[in-house]
Amino acid sequence: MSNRWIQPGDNVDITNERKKCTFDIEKMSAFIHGGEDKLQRRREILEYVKSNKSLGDPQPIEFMTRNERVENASRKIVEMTNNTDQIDGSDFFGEGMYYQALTMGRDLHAMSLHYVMFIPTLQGQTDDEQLDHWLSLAIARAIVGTYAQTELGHGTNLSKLETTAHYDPKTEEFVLNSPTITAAKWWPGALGKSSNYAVVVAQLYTQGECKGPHPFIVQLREMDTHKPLKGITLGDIGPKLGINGSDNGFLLFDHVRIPRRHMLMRYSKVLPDGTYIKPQHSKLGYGTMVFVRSIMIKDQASQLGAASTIAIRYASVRRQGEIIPNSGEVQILDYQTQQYRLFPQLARAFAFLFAAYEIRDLYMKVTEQLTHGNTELLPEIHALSSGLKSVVSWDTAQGIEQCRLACGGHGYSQASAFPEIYGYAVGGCTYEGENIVMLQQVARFLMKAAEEVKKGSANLAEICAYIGRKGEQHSRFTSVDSYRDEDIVSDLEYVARQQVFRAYEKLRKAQQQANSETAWNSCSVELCKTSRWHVRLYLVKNFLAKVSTAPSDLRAVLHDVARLYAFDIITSSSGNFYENGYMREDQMNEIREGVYKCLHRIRPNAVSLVDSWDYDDRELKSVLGRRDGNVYPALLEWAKQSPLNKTEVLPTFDKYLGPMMREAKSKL
Ligand SMILES: CCCCCCCCCCCCCCCCCC(=O)SCCNC(=O)CCNC(=O)[C@H](O)C(C)(C)COP(=O)(O)OP(=O)(O)OC[C@H]1O[C@@H](n2cnc3c(N)ncnc32)[C@H](O)[C@@H]1OP(=O)(O)O
Ligand SMILES: Cc1cc2nc3c(=O)[nH]c(=O)nc-3n(C[C@H](O)[C@H](O)[C@H](O)COP(=O)(O)OP(=O)(O)OC[C@H]3O[C@@H](n4cnc5c(N)ncnc54)[C@H](O)[C@@H]3O)c2cc1C
Repeated sequence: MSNRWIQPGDNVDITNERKKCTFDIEKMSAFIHGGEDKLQRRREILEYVKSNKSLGDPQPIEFMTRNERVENASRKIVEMTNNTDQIDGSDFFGEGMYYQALTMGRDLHAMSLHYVMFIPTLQGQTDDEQLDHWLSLAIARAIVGTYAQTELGHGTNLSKLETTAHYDPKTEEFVLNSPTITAAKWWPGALGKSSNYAVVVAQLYTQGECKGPHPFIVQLREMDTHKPLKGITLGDIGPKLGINGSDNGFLLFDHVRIPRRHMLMRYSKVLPDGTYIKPQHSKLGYGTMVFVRSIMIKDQASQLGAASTIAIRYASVRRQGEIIPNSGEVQILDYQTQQYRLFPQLARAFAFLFAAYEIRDLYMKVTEQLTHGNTELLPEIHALSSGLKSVVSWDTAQGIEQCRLACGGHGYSQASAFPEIYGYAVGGCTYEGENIVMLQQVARFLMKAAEEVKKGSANLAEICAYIGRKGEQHSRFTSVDSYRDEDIVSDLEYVARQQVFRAYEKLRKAQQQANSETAWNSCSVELCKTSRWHVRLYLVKNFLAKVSTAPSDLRAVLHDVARLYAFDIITSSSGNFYENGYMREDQMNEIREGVYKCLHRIRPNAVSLVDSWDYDDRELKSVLGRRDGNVYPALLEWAKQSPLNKTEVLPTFDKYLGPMMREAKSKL
């Protein structure tokens, strides 16, 4: 089988790995990316990005100052969006995200919020007339916008946002105001220096009543000078753990007037006389958050896939220590502990990517239904996107860190790309809803389902149908080789169901002794566990189902990866499976053996599996993970670019260390 990943001059060890591959990598790449046509488009986009020198970085961004990073990112995003004819603009999830990843890397920039939240909010929250006016301006890039919701004092609890929008029927205007310091908008991406417009979420007051948080479109800066408009104070919030090419910002309003029609009125409206028309569903205004939570799953999967690629490729070229004395140093990938550390991360990346496709499809279905005024699927997508977002971003962050540690000292260097990947991805645990908070949103959905089951209703959404099933009292398999996919699912369903009812009963008891909010708080750890099991079950089920749709010659290797994902979950929570004697110790031991078998079977294909994700060096931006495996000379080259090496002797030497040593020597 030909292998496009092998080229002359490559490291011998990585080449040998590639020669061992037992499946067709191109076919696997096509399966991973949704078909041969999609793969072909990726290659064309890559070719274009490589050919356009202006889309590149003049030096590794790790060596740039923050100001240089912001400037470099702004330059590239303008060039990138000058050339959007290179991609199919309607395929944001596929071509859009890939084009941006290749060009912008893991550094958000002046227009990330414009594309990820500002435009989607205009599309989702404006009425037809508003859409006509604003969308064309935003798409043409005549205005650049962000999404300003979070405040210094509140991000999670939206009902307590403090920015106010008082309607004045005399002038048919809203007056935006930040009555306190804690009302300052804080965090919005690209707000500090780049955006001149924002969707601002503020408490709407009309006819003397507060109607809760609503979105408004607000001009922040003068069009020509880019100076803040009167009554507006804004700026950058300073450096962060990651995404330092983005100017996340703060914003305060001092009685700023905007026209009535700057309230986004697709769902809620304020009439000229101040009459308020409420939306069909109270949370329709939260739609953009659902959109971002949905696309985040793919983004997170890509970050974990990249981390796994870097660590697995590096482990194939790094030789250290001997397994059999005097028989030569081995590739560190041969250590079982290394495989145990890395392969589950790759398995997770697959599970998350396949879930991302499902959530994309569900999101499109919900959007379609909403255009006909049907809100039926809203609770389901809210629960699924919130749950996936929480579990996936957490596991991704932990997984990236494992990959970094598995690369030893070189993993600590920014040359590895791990600090960038981690800094970027871990933000996902917080933005778009802090994970623990979002898990509790899922739990509300699950507790309602449990209540339905208790009431004897069989009318549960497919995603939580397992809660109503009776299920087996004991796990049935005898050996791991006879452990079928349906047994795995049924065992996970048992544990998830047990947890649902454990939390439900605890909550019911607590509610008899306290008000419902206090009762909820006293059960919230169990409720979060419930949500996690629900999501893990979904991920495993979806992964196994997806594998069964793979071309037959790819199924065996993918099945090993999917089983590793499931076995890893089961063995790391064995206690849950022993409860009520559901699983026996010998069965758990079989699954443990199953983990080792999967590691052993994946080992020869490990490098080819990560190659199948089709990351180009341009996207990975990692010296350790480079395709050719020639890590050591590349590390030396990378280090030479450090600004500290521009001169042989630093001026500070003559200021501090030099005089110190000279003085010390003169005294000897
Ligand atoms: C150039 C191309 C670029 C390409 C890039 C590609 C890469 C992309 C990667 C991503 C980059 C991202 C950049 C960063 C962006 C970050 C932006 C932000 O953080 S922005 C800031 C993000 N900020 C946050 O995420 C804030 C998080 N906080 C919240 O969302 C809310 O406050 C809350 C949900 C916690 C409670 O809300 P509250 O109003 O107090 O609610 P109550 O307690 O009164 O009632 C709960 C009831 O409501 C229901 N329900 C709730 N939501 C929804 C929904 N969406 N729908 C439906 N239902 C919903 C819920 O089920 C429950 O129902 P029930 O049980 O009663 O029947
Ligand atoms: C990188 C990044 C980019 C961002 N971009 C934007 C943006 O573009 N626009 C924007 O508007 N915002 C943005 N944000 C803000 C982000 O959406 C909020 O930080 C997030 O929603 C969490 O809110 P918080 O900061 O108020 O956290 P808090 O709610 O204060 O969380 C602190 C702790 O309190 C806990 N907690 C809070 N409430 C509860 C509860 N009810 N039950 C149990 N525990 C609770 C949390 O679990 C957490 O452990 C961004 C944030 C980051 C980190």
